[in-house]
Amino acid sequence: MTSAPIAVALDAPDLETAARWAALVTPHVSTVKVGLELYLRYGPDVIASVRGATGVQVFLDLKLHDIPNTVSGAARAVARLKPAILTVHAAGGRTMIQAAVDAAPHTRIAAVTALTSLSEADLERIGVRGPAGDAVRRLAVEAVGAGAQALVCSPREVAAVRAEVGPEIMLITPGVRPPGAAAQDQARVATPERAVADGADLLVIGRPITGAADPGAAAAAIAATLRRVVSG
Ligand SMILES: O=c1ccn([C@@H]2O[C@H](COP(=O)(O)O)[C@@H](O)[C@H]2O)c(=O)[nH]1
Repeated sequence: MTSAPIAVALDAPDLETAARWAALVTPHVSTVKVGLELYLRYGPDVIASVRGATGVQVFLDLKLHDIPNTVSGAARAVARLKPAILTVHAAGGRTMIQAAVDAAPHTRIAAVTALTSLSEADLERIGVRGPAGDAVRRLAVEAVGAGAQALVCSPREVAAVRAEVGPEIMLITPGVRPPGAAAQDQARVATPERAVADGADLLVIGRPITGAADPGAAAAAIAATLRRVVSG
């Protein structure tokens, strides 16, 4: 059985919890994601801990956003950990994204377009006028032009982004919630079924899995749903 295209967000307060979640979900999913909470607390050692013996892909979600020289150095520093994916903010601009791509040639650089926690009203308040989808598409085109091999967007925009950037770019969607699950701090959300049907390649799912009584069973259930969508 092939594992489902899900990156489980290991947003845990301690390494033991993150490693336990990783062990429970890796039979069912392709990827585990390390974000700021774990990386800032434990540093590079966290990668080996969550990778375990299984060789599951590790997605390092640091959302780098700084001047190109600084991002280049940061990307080079983490490239030695061999993450499959590393995030940068698309809003950092072309030169910054290109710097990350050049500094980590064996890692897929994914550009985060507009955070899925931002509603249209939030985006308007920070000066992003018009429908969220328009801004996301603009940022996506810029990022791909700079060499990003993957994009992070909400599942609500994934069909439009796919139409804009074509089939080769990996589209990654956080803001995924199973039917009936609470959105929590996410604003632009959709179900796993919709995300995949609209063209997402990798679904980032955290709390709906890690907050479940049995994270392994929760991951298996969502993986089974995705298999049904894919097999029609
Ligand atoms: O736009 C973005 C970019 C990254 N994230 C990250 O994804 C997970 C989502 O976790 P949930 O518990 O499923 O909400 C989290 O690690 C974020 O840092 C995102 O949500 N939106």
